Amino acid sequence: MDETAAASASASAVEAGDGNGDGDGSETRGGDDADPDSDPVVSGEGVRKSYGEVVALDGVDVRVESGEVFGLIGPNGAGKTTLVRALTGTTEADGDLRVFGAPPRAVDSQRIGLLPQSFDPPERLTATELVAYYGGLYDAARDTDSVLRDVGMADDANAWYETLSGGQKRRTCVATAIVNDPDLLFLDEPTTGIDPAGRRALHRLIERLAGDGTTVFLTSHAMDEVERLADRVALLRDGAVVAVGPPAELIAEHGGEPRLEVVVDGPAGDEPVERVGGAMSRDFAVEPTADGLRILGVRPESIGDAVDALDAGGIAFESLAWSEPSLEDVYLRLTGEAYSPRTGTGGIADRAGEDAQDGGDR
Ligand SMILES: Nc1ncnc2c1ncn2[C@@H]1O[C@H](COP(=O)(O)OP(=O)(O)OP(=O)(O)O)[C@@H](O)[C@H]1O
Repeated sequence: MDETAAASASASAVEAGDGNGDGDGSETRGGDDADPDSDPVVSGEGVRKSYGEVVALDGVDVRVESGEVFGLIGPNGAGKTTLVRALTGTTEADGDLRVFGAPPRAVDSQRIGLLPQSFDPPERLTATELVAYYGGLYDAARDTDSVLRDVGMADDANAWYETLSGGQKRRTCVATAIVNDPDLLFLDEPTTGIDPAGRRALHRLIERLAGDGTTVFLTSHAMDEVERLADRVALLRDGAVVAVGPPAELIAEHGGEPRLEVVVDGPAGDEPVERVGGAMSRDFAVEPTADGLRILGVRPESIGDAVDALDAGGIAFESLAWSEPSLEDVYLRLTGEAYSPRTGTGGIADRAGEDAQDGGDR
């Protein structure tokens, strides 16, 4: 069954159930006002799922509070979509899964919005017809035009789905996920294929929905997007959560050092790295990049020392760019995809390795 059919099947299965799913509709909305002792909107304990020999989820624990934007990140094949499918009842999984306190398939579908990762709606429908069709699945749906305006599709509302660009198709699919004004919205890679302006518009929409109290469960490979939007982030690796927390905390714990990126005027490689490493008077580490090198541990006040080391090492450079660590660094470190510095005195390589190892306990 493809994702579209699965999503519809889930909606049908839910509608065929008792409809109240133990959720009494009294959950509070709004992250700031959320009571930390109240029941989570989403909870999973020891969630496991295998496809034959492939273990997609290997004992995942997850908890999402009312009004949160919860980000789920991880490499291809880590299990993100499988977790979304388990929590939306579009696939069976072992473990204790609860959404609004009920098993996923018993939750009132009116309360859940789902944008699956792959979504192939009928092509010979206009965007308006498609959103109206999905709206028709619910007792109370939003006005189609206003939903299409929300996703920036008002101007192309009467174009056939098959004639839309990839980004316009994705926006239309987002519209189908919010047409029921859900309390809990699952967005599985919502901005894939959407251009920068469209991404920004979608970010603003997610922020607005969250501001109005919608709980959002977001998976994405765009780390800037997750860092901006998510109140908390979980990093999934090989079917297990290896780190979870607010982006700022994860960055502080795992993001590494602020760094100076140096584009060298001449060949990159080990030689400039070794020359700079040898000229260091401070506890900086140096690692190679495609077009130069990166000096780790450089704070704004010590940029001058780093430049002195470049000069002392005889390195001519085209540009310097200083940056703080980001969620992308957390991702690269905890998935083991970060560069390891080869020279320098800071011992960053060891610390990165420890982080990646320790991550399994968090
Ligand atoms: N229907 C399926 N049948 C067999 N194996 C599957 C199926 N769905 C997922 N898998 C496998 O389960 C593992 C987790 O896949 P999943 O799609 O959940 O990962 P993901 O983190 O969402 O990846 P991506 O970032 O590429 O979307 C992968 O090894 C994948 O090949």
